Amino acid sequence: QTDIQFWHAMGGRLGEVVEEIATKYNESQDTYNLVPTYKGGYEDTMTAGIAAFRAKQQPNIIQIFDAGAATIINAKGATIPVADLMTEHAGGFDSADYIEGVRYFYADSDGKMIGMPFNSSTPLLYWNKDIFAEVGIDAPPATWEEFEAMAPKFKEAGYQALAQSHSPWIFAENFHSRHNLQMATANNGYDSTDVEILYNNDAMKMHWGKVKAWLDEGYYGHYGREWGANQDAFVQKKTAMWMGSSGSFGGLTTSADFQFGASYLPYWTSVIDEPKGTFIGGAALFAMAGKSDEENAGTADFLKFLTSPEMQYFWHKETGYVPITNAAYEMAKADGYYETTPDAEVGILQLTQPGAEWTKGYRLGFYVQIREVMYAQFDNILSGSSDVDTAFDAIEEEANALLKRFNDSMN
Ligand SMILES: O=P(O)(O)OC[C@H](O)CO
Repeated sequence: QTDIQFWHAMGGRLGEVVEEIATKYNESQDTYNLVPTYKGGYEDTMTAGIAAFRAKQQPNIIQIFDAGAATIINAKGATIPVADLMTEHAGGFDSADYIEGVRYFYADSDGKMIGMPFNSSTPLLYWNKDIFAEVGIDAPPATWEEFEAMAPKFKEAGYQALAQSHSPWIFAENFHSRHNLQMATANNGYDSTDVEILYNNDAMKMHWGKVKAWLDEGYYGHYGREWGANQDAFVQKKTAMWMGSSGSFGGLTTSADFQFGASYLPYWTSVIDEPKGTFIGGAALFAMAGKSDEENAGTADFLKFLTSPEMQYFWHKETGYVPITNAAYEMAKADGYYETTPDAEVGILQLTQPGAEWTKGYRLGFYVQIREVMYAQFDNILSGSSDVDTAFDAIEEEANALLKRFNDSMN
């Protein structure tokens, strides 16, 4: 058997499901042996992959998250585009098989898919139906204006209204997509690495001024930047709503001892009348270069297995990540999954809401570091050590310096 090394960033319940998929694959054939290895979070996995590539110790497959897409797609010679790999070793590849949102995010400027979408997500608003019933509200807010009107009721009943994980992803990138706002020059970075950030705009600053006001009023819970700490506040019923990934849906069904629902990302009617879809989140799998034909054939064989409708439907049901192929989505519908579990469809419905000029995604180098800049400045806003204008001036300056450095490294 030929070993195929697969480095991933799926911890907890997600990691268990990856192991189950590996077992199913290994039992389905006896030519290849898939070896999944958890390398820590998304940032750790990406760092480990870069170091391994430099040392010529790279795995066959590596999972890279949305924020790292520009880095790996621009890293010449680091990967084999999956479109080429599958054409050579797996009998062909048709990007039209994939849902529209994922086709563009991990493709090069000519539309060729470089990464294989795997765990595709979108931010959702989760709501505790028991707390909503207790305070006499029957539906989650569709807009931030509605949120502001209902927030005092939760406070009166002793709850925070909202906590939220991953501010850059939800309250910066997807804020722009949902409101159809441009987030960077050069077509959100798709047309060139010579690009500047456009986060320093009135809508974004208005929103962050509101978040700070909600915090001060006791409507918004801020449990630091840790994903889990904010999700835990929801599970522990401190907060009536939590914004996180559709990929948390499966985990919540086991950890929450209350009825919860999933809903669309709220939007400001003061910014847009008809909200747009969100960017695809999560990560893709990249086939690393420098491997033998035999191993590449194994990588292609596993990716074919993984993207089969059956495996995608299994992954979707177990985790909440959206089905990435049209066939898997159709299979879920035909199976009646969304009739028994309608909230499980909210993620893919949000992703397939009408697109517009600025909803396709972004391609920005050193974006992982730009997110770090945002985390720091958002903390400054929430702690009161910076006002919103000062924080966004700093984000603009530091992000543009990083983007310039990335562009210089390309030329
Ligand atoms: O938690 P995930 O996997 O849905 O990913 C969320 C973001 O896209 C990560 O950058």
